Amino acid sequence: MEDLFGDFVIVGGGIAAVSCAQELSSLVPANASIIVVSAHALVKAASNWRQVGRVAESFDVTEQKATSIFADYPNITVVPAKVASLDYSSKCVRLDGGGVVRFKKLCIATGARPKMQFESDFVLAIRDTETVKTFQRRLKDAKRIVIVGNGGIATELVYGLRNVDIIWAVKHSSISATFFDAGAGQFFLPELMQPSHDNEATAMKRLKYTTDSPAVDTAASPSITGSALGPDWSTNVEIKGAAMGRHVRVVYGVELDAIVSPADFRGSQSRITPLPTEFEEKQEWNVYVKLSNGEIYGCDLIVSAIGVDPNSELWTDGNPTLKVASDGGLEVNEQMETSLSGVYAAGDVCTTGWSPAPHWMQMRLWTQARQMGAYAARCMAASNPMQLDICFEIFTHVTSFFGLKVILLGKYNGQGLGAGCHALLRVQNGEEYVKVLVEDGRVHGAVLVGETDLEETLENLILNQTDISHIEDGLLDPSIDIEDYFD
Ligand SMILES: Cc1cc2nc3c(=O)[nH]c(=O)nc-3n(C[C@H](O)[C@H](O)[C@H](O)COP(=O)(O)OP(=O)(O)OC[C@H]3O[C@@H](n4cnc5c(N)ncnc54)[C@H](O)[C@@H]3O)c2cc1C
Ligand SMILES: NC(=O)C1=CN([C@@H]2O[C@H](COP(=O)(O)OP(=O)(O)OC[C@H]3O[C@@H](n4cnc5c(N)ncnc54)[C@H](OP(=O)(O)O)[C@@H]3O)[C@@H](O)[C@H]2O)C=CC1
Repeated sequence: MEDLFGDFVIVGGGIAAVSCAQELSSLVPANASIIVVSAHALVKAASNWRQVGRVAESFDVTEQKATSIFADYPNITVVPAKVASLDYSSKCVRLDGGGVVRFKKLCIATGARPKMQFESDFVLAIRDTETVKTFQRRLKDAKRIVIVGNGGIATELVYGLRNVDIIWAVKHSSISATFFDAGAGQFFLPELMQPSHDNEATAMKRLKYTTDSPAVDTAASPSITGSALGPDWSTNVEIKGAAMGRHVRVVYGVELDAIVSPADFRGSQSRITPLPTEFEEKQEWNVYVKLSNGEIYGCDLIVSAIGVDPNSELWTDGNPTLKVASDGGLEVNEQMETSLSGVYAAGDVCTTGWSPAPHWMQMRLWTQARQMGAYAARCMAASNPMQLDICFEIFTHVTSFFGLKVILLGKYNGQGLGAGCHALLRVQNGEEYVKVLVEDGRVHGAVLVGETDLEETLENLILNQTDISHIEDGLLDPSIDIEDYFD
């Protein structure tokens, strides 16, 4: 392949790379060349973008061929290839299998991959369409699975799985701790214990998949996944096992201690932990897990959902001055620029290095990937430093869990708030859970589950740090229209 040159080169095919390329295309002169190098022929783009508050947003996601997503962007060229290395002194990226793409400015958006604590044929992780297909195939014959992790993926899986018994091993004393406190965890528990869920009824049908094959054989390059899944993936695909129904046991306060083969288990003096009789039993399971509290369970499959590691090594190899944060992400400044001048990063691969606004924190989420990609584009196109975008003023996350709309705002879990912080609560079993965190007469965070219609007002109260002491008692009273107070 002949050498290519782009004024702007973006590496990745996820939401961060695509939003960066689209935004750049609208900002730079028509004769400026933009090259997107993506290991996967399918890329992800946001569509049907909706403003939920001043900053909060929601959107659908489409996964399509890169060539069709960029069809209306004449200055964007797609190079379907895996980047093998960065040669910063020559200002180029080298491609796997030969070829060089030179750049004036580079944006790295290579995402992240599942963190793996144990490698075994029976341990699966979920990241992209390919890993979901593998999971579906392996799940078909499974009667019991163990899920490790207490964040987004584990929560979606435990809710969405059908016809399989589930042992859910969580590190914390309540479920879904990445997103919810113990009270909200309790609110969701009855949903979790349902024998099955009508996924058809709850599905929002927002994620649209196509079925083209990858540009690069991802099975042969296991370190490269496709773009990460996003909203509602678990309600749009059938995740069904081979058991008669589903039963869930949550084991609190544990991590995975060891994975034991059937032969080793047989040879040991260990005993499996008894389960209620409604759980299906087997003479011998594919694999056994030992939890940190000593409990042992047999299962057919283990899903590890313990977070992600940024795909940054490829970039740091040979570039010792490229700064990496303690979580493995490429550290970026307020201009989304890494420690290498002219090299930017966005999305899951990066870690923000600036002092965050009091109500914002980085989480590796779809919205932040989109916002960072678009903002990185503006920084790359600008001739002077940009003022930090308002999206970094307040953390917002619009999603759904357990079939209910969920909106998280600011320090929604009390992150970093002091002892003087207290919560206002409004709970309607099965329908609505509202928690507002107040300190010094100001709102600092909120968890809104269900159709609460409170998101815009609460987002404004957090952004403006309005004094609510005089109306605090009535703030969540459904008979009072709080918007009237602040108009
Ligand atoms: C199962 C699951 C469900 C999720 N659900 C939600 C949700 O409901 N809401 C939410 O906000 N977030 C969700 N997330 C998180 C969200 O999907 C990610 O934060 C977001 O997609 C990150 O986007 P990204 O563009 O930074 O990275 P990615 O989507 O990981 O994209 C990285 C891209 O880089 C490419 N790439 C990697 N290495 C190379 C290379 N060497 N050369 C060329 N290309 C390369 C990959 O093929 C990929 O296309 C979910 C994640 C998962 C795994
Ligand atoms: N609807 C949504 O918003 C969704 C978002 N996602 C995103 O996708 C990405 C991947 O999801 P996921 O893997 O669930 O990651 P998350 O970061 O959401 O959750 C990881 C969970 O695993 C726990 N954990 C970490 N290490 C261990 C360990 N060794 N043993 C047991 N538990 C451990 C974490 O606890 P602790 O934090 O205390 O270490 C945390 O509860 C994340 O960025 C997530 O935000 C995924 C699905 C849905």
